[in-house]
Amino acid sequence: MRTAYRVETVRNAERELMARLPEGTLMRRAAAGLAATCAGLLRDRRGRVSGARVVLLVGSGDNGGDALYAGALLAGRSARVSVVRLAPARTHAAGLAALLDAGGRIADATDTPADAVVAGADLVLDGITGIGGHGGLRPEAVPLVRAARASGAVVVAVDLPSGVTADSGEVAGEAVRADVTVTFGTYKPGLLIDPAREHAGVLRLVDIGLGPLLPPVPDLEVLQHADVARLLPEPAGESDKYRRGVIGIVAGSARYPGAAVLAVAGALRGGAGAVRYVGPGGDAVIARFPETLVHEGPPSKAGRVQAWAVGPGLGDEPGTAEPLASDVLASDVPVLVDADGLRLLDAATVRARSAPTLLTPHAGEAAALLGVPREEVEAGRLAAVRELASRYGATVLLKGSTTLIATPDPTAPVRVNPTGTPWLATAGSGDILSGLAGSLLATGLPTHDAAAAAAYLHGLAARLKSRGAPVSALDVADGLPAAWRNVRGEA
Ligand SMILES: NC(=O)C1=CN([C@@H]2O[C@H](COP(=O)(O)OP(=O)(O)OC[C@H]3O[C@@H](n4cnc5c(N)ncnc54)[C@H](OP(=O)(O)O)[C@@H]3O)[C@@H](O)[C@H]2O)[C@@H](O)CC1
Ligand SMILES: Nc1ncnc2c1ncn2[C@@H]1O[C@H](COP(=O)(O)OP(=O)(O)O)[C@@H](O)[C@H]1O
Ligand SMILES: [K+]
Repeated sequence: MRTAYRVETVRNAERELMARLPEGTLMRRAAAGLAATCAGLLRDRRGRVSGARVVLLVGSGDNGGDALYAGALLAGRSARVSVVRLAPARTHAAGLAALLDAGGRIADATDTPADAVVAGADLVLDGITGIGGHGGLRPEAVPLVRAARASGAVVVAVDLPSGVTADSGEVAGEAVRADVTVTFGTYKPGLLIDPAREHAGVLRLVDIGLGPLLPPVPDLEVLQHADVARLLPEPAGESDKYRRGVIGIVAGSARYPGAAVLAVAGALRGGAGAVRYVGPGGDAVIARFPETLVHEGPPSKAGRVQAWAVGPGLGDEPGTAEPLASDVLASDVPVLVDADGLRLLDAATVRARSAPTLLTPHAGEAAALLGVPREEVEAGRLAAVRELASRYGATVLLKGSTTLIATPDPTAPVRVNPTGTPWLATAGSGDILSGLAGSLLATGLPTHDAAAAAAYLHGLAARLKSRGAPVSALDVADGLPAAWRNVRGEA
């Protein structure tokens, strides 16, 4: 499992660790890891470090100090290192002295155009701000950062791409776009959540000894194969279809019969022993998946299920989606609500339920539930998913470029799905996810585990099927068994 901690926690742990170590130890550790990564990148690019041209962009804090010490180590290996100081009077003094001692030189951009400063660089190191930064890049840094990007040099961010918000992944204004980010001690939320994540490029974590001083519960967690493998249900010898769990799907309409087929397609690959379908799409469902148990409704009369998934393709005709969602929400089993089921969803009804609820909005649906513009959700995904979970007393899976999962417990970590791919942005792929997550719920997984495992398998299935080419929603469903095997380490 990968974990991320917010700045205040990182600073507390750093303070405690620093008090136990000789002064400067942490920065030396950070700089050594940073220099090693840069040396590797330079060797990849030109075969050797010696003679490589490295430009350091250095701000007024310790982030600049890291860059300067790493620059000194590279200069010690005969790289040609120059430093551009963004606040000359406030530059890390000991770091600058170390760089100059090792043969580096000052190349401030005051009289030189930004593109001339970075011209010919093999690598630009962004040490403008790290965890102490606030707001986007300041105006004096913007031309340098743009020129670095345009120069063709490898851009390496120190700890975080400067200009992104470490705690949330928000980007207020301009920010560095790095090829690689070398971060210290632990990941920070901003490195894992869009839009900031997009700015970070490939992530490298340098161990500076912080681990034992970080609290056991992180702010974010990112499941890996082994974590998901532990969650996946497996039928036991004495299992029958009912013991494996029955999922009820309420989806589709005369206008969108395909949504019923897609949600059932996901549900059939999610581990439940049987899929019941309730709604007007029964004929289409049976034509494609004859193994489905089909009912005309209402859901409460369709027979026992261990979980419901309601919403995909129910349509927006007044009086259609809402009564179906209400009927399902009145049940005493876990319920997943998606798409049209989310419209007019009443927080008090969800909060009053005796069984858990999982909401799976995309940014537009989340925005409607929160009463804010969609852009606000996309810019601040972490705040949005936490707020929804708290308001509805439900687990919320917020879909999109970064899929996040929050529970109503504000002290519990938010989960970030690492397997997504933009190829998933295809009509109907969310319906597959609903069926899949509902099916995992029916097998008895807690809501946040069902949500996390479903998002993980869904993204992985899309990747395995896509391999760089477009995929359809049904392709994603077809890829689920392979994703499942892949997670469990089977061929
Ligand atoms: N602590 C440790 O043990 C270790 C810390 N380590 C390293 O230290 C970093 C944290 O260093 P830090 O606390 O000095 O803050 P830092 O990120 O350099 O930025 C703050 C400075 O920038 C300025 N500034 C703010 N916003 C700005 C903006 N938008 N645009 C431009 N300038 C802006 C702000 O000044 P202001 O002008 O706001 O007064 C202030 O001077 C951390 O990320 C890691 O790299 C590692 O060595 C491991 C051990
Ligand atoms: N840019 C993206 N990167 C990764 N995944 C994405 C992106 N855009 C959408 N997705 C994923 O694709 C799926 C789309 O679901 P949804 O928005 O409900 O679409 P639909 O209603 O057409 O089924 C979700 O799993 C979402 O996380
Ligand atoms: K930085």
